[in-house]
Amino acid sequence: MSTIGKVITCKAAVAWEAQKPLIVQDVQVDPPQAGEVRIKITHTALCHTDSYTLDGKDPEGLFPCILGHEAAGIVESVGEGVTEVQAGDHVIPCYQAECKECKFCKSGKTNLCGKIRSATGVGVMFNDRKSRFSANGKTIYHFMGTSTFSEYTVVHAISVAKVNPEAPLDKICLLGCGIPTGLGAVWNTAKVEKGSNVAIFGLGTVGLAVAEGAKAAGASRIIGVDIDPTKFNQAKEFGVTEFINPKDHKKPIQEVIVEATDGGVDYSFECIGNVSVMRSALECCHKGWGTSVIIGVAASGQEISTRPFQLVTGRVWKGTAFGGFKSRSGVPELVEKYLKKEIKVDEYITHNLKLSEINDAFDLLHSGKCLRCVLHVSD
Ligand SMILES: NC(=O)C1=CN([C@@H]2O[C@H](COP(=O)(O)OP(=O)(O)OC[C@H]3O[C@@H](n4cnc5c(N)ncnc54)[C@H](O)[C@@H]3O)[C@@H](O)[C@H]2O)C=CC1
Ligand SMILES: N[C@@H](CCC(=O)N[C@@H](CSC=O)C(=O)NCC(=O)O)C(=O)O
Ligand SMILES: [Zn+2]
Ligand SMILES: [Zn+2]
Repeated sequence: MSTIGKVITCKAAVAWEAQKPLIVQDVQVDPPQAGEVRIKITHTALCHTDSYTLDGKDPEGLFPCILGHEAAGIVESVGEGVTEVQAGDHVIPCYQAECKECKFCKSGKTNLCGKIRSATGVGVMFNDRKSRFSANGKTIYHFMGTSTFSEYTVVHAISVAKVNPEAPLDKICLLGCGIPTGLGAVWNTAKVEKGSNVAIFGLGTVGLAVAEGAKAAGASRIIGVDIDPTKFNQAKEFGVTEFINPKDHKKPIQEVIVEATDGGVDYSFECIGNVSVMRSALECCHKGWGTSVIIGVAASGQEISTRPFQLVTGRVWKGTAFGGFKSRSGVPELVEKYLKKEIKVDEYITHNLKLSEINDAFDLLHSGKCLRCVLHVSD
């Protein structure tokens, strides 16, 4: 029986309150309105940003909500005026939209899109500023415009990347966030050149994707910095050439790196979300040209600081969202690269569970033993 135009009742993991386990329960998902797409989510992974919001650290965090933003699925139905995707298409929902019309999209200077951001930041859809999710009549907010911890979700059409149906959805779901972020931070934001020295702070999925991107860009030295030494062996496989554990040194870690690299690295990347490490990452850069890219998401109220002299003397401080990739155009290209074995994806998947086991997946994420856990939602 067709579900087109009807409310769908399905399972979703609802975050009713910050710092509480998710409840996997029935929710009602409204049909897509004009400019919207309803997607059957087949697979979703967990990212540390989901955990950050669930922990109550996100100033934009709203409850109750359906978290999740690293996923893949199949279009169930489309709303009025949607022509770029149709029922049956394989897609990756993107938390950064690409309308191709707004001031941001047309600028050529950024991958950020301004069209629907005011709605996605407050958990609603742009069309009527309302949510498409509810549970027994109670509204449940969207998250990051994606809400993929659900068997069905509704997203804006300008946030949907149509991908090659040959690609396995249980793998390419990872191309919705962490891997593109790390690769793109190197290729699009820093633009690392052959022969560069690079330092990576934090060797989780994002940091390892930075290493993979830096290796592909021809970096000479790729220094991995982590307080967990169990990360080091695995990191070698992604391109890290040497390791530093700040706990093994009495000096500030930036001094250790500056001494080890004849004045500092050409590029550094903060992949943790720790504002004190962000300072170290900037200050380990070479005078005159070293560039540091902030990737990690810091908690509400946290601020970065350094001596302005660090910037006066030529270091550059930058940040990146989704690695600077324009979502709808960039994600299908990354899927093709994966199919041609030009980028890793399978190697980042350390665990597979079901949607009903989502709280165990969060525990794994916090254990430090998990890169990405893929939840099999409906396959
Ligand atoms: N800007 C963006 O577009 C995106 C940002 N993120 C953010 O990137 C960050 C990293 O994400 P994941 O790799 O998934 O996280 P993760 O938690 O898997 O990795 C963090 C790593 O940092 C290490 N670490 C923790 N404290 C440290 C310290 N003081 N010094 C050195 N190492 C330390 C941990 O041992 C771990 O290996 C998170 O803040 C996440 O929210 C994630 C995706 C996109
Ligand atoms: N909501 C937070 C900031 C969260 C944040 O920085 N998100 C990143 C993506 S993290 C993915 O895992 C991002 O791309 N931000 C750009 C955006 O448009 O949201 C806060 O308010 O501080
Ligand atoms: Zn993420
Ligand atoms: Zn736009």
